[in-house]
Amino acid sequence: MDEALLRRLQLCPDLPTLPTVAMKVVELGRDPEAGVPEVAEVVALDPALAAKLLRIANSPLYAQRRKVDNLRQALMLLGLNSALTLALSFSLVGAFGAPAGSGMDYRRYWQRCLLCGMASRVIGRRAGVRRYDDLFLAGLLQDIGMLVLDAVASEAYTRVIAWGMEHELLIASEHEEFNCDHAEVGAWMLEQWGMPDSLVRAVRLSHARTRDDISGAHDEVLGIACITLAGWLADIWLSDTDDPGLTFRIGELAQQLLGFDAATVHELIDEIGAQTPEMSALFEVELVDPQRVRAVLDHAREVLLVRNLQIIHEAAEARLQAEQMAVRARLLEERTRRDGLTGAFNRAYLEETLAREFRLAEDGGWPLSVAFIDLDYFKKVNDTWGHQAGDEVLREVVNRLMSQARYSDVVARYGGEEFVIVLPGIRRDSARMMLERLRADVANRPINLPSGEAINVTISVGLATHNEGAVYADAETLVRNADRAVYDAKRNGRNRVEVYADS
Ligand SMILES: Nc1nc2c(ncn2[C@@H]2O[C@H](COP(=O)(O)OP(=O)(O)OP(=O)(O)O)[C@@H](O)[C@H]2O)c(=O)[nH]1
Repeated sequence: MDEALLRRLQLCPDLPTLPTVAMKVVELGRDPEAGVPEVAEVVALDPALAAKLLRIANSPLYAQRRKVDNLRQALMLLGLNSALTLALSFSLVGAFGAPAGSGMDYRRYWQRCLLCGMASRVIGRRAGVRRYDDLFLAGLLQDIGMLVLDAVASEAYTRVIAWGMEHELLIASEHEEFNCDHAEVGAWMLEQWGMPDSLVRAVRLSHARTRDDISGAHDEVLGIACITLAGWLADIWLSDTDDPGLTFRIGELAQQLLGFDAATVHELIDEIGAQTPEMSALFEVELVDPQRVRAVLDHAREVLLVRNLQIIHEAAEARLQAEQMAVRARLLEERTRRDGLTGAFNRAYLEETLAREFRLAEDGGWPLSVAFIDLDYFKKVNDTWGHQAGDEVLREVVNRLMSQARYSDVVARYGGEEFVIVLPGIRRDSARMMLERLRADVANRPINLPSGEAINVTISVGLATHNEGAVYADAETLVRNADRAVYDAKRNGRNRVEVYADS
């Protein structure tokens, strides 16, 4: 803590002091020998306190099956530790009045403290904290530093509060004014009061934002995470208007600190809302306007559950759209490579592929076969059956070429009724066999036209292979030689495969 502030605190005559009963309760808490009779004796000094303990032991919050009608039974049923915690809480709430010149709203302050205490206990039980009842006091006292700062420097603290009671803002302006925040000051005050170390630590760390900010044993870390979240939840109940930003932030923090999902946070808010009337009566502090309970719950449901689903839905939509756009982009790119009529690759893509495969074959020293395919007497098909029938024949021939080719082979339309197949890494003999199969497939199966007629067509095929016997200068020469072999096929009677004969 800042040295100057510490000195000021040490010298301040007006620091909040513990009420007598509270001091005795703290002492009892430290005494391992203290049992029910000793605690009952202290509590009995304050009849109002005794009545409250009896009432709480019979309240649904501590759900007992039996009716409890004397203080000793109440202490036993609550458990000594919880009873001490509650006794302390009862004697503290409202015990410190506003100093002269204070600008702080003390009623609101205690409302928030009580809500924090309740929320800490509710969250702690849900999170599986073993002694979750103890969290009530830690939650209740987490902002005690605000009272201390207000007592020691009312004027400055009034300036701080003028910025607003919204907690994040408050912490930031405290740092500006005092070089520390009320969590540190509160922890110091609790130390002076002789409160247990665990409580001091919980208050000191109550402004943690993630689990990593909190160190300690598992149960302690869990407890502090609950108290931290409780502070935020208390604000939901106190703000006059529904702030979706705050509710959303709570959802995020609950996830980060305790791994709670939106539905769990909503249930917690519901549970806190249900407990407020009982707590208001016990502590004689009106916590929340009953009408507001419904409104807060409805708002939380909308933000945490409905909007959460909406966001998940929107994210899924966005992902789907991105995927669809990527698919569309791929399709468009593919389309720029394809021939519109037949679906074979177009001439531009063929040139590109030939140049690339020729280079790769050069580098790798493997064969590159190229087949040139020309439909026989195609003019006659057009003349006899019409241009549309001719188109259909071209499409069907390409289908057959593609179904015979392998995935790595490129079937392209060279122009008109001429096609080229690039066969990377395929030796001449294998290429010839494959082309022979292809030729037979076209020749042996008539092509059915949509009109119902069937046409017999044949193809003439020329093959040239680079890096096998012959080595060609470039891809153009390779294609030209395959084309020359087609001439041979035509000359030799069509419906044939001819291999370019090297001189
Ligand atoms: N239906 C249709 N016909 C086309 C297309 N492109 C070119 N052709 C026709 O294909 C025919 C090619 O005829 P030719 O070059 O004389 O050769 P052929 O009749 O196949 O005779 P050979 O090659 O000697 O067996 C022409 O009639 C062109 O009009 C096209 O996209 N669709």
